[in-house]
Amino acid sequence: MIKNYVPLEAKKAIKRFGKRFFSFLLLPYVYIMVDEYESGLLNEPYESVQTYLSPKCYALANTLKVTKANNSSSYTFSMDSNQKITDHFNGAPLYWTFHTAKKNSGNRTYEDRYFELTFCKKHREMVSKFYIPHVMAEASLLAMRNRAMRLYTNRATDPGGRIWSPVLFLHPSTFDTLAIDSSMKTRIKNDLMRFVNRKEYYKTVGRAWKRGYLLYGPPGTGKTSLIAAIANYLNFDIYDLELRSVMSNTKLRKLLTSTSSKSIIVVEDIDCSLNSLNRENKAKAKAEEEEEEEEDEEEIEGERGDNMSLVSLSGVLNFVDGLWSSCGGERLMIFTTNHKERLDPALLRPGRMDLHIHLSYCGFEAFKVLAKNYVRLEDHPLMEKVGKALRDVEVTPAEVAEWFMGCKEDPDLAMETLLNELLKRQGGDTEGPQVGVEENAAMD
Ligand SMILES: Nc1ncnc2c1ncn2[C@@H]1O[C@H](COP(=O)(O)OP(=O)(O)OP(=O)(O)O)[C@@H](O)[C@H]1O
Repeated sequence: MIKNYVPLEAKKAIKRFGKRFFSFLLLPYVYIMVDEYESGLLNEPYESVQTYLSPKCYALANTLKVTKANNSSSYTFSMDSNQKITDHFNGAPLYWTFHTAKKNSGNRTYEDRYFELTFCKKHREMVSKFYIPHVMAEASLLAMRNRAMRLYTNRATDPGGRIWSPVLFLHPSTFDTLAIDSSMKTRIKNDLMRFVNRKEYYKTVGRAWKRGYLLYGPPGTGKTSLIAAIANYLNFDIYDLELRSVMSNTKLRKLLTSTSSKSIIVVEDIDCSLNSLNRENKAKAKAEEEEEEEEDEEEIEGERGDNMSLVSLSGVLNFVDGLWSSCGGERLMIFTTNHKERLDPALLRPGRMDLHIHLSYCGFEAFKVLAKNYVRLEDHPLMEKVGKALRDVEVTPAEVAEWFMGCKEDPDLAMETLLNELLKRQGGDTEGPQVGVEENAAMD
């Protein structure tokens, strides 16, 4: 009867359903959840899975979301909620589903996002030994190819309850546009390359794969521009750590341990942050600390109730180094200050700040880089006079850049304006321009 009356397509569908139903009963499945956040910290495997699935989503999913970072050459596709795609590896089907769920924390509602991987029990070993490492390796290759860098900050309260708020990082500064001495550029670039290529070395000596830079010098000499140039050179994300918004050691530890590998953690104007922190209302800090202690069981004795201070910053960094050394990713920590002499030796020691980079007033070489970038000038009859004046006058690259911006359509006028400004200032402080890189004898 069935053969005679049921159409061929329906028969096929029934057969398919029957096969699936029985295989479901006889071959139980394993489910792996990959959450976006784990105890408030960004879960790195989530990002890797998202990257890995992006090209597959485009080919396989029915409903897609598309995003494109301005500095990325490619589009990123992601599945909509409850969509499922099937991946194949070593002949085994692996099912990925994307889920979202609304959750409440206190009086805040946020969206919980996670991927679910489903596979047949018999592939359990193959998945853990080969498939997961394959996903991670593919994801890091894809990420390197299409990477849109991000700038994270802890300044504003994140609507999603995240401790770091991300935005796209689009700073145009590069080592080519930086107006600093060329020998200094080479020295920094070499140091960075040596650092990123030394994974095995850091592992062998049992230290966190981390390097610390201190950038110091007057305002407007390029400290922020250098950080952006380093991020663009290494293709690293930036975590802009605003210490004034961190009211307890527990919070600071959480922030630092939730940074991802291949990142730069920046603490700008460290002397100002720490001074004003020490003046903060202690009661406020203590109240927040107590609130967090209820949530966070892993508090360390001896640090309770401390307001943030220079010493506790150093202590927290020591603690975090221990965790970083076991998780293996590379991190660069950059501190900036206009007053190096005000910093505590506990922060300046090697291992904490391995390279001290002095950015100072505009020298002739730096000036030529600015002239080339801002008014397309490689040579000019006034160049020599400007060079001479720069030896006697303290002027920051930021000021030179401003003067050039004021007359960028007319290079002759730009040079005249600049020379006039320099001559006006002559006769003041006559200390010449200096720049320098000082190795803090850490990992050599
Ligand atoms: N060395 C430099 N090379 C190229 N541009 C520079 C340099 N220094 C300053 N500038 C220009 O001046 C502006 C301000 O510089 P930047 O913010 O990097 O200085 P800073 O030393 O970080 O200052 P602050 O200490 O006030 O934060 C930048 O937008 C950049 O255009």
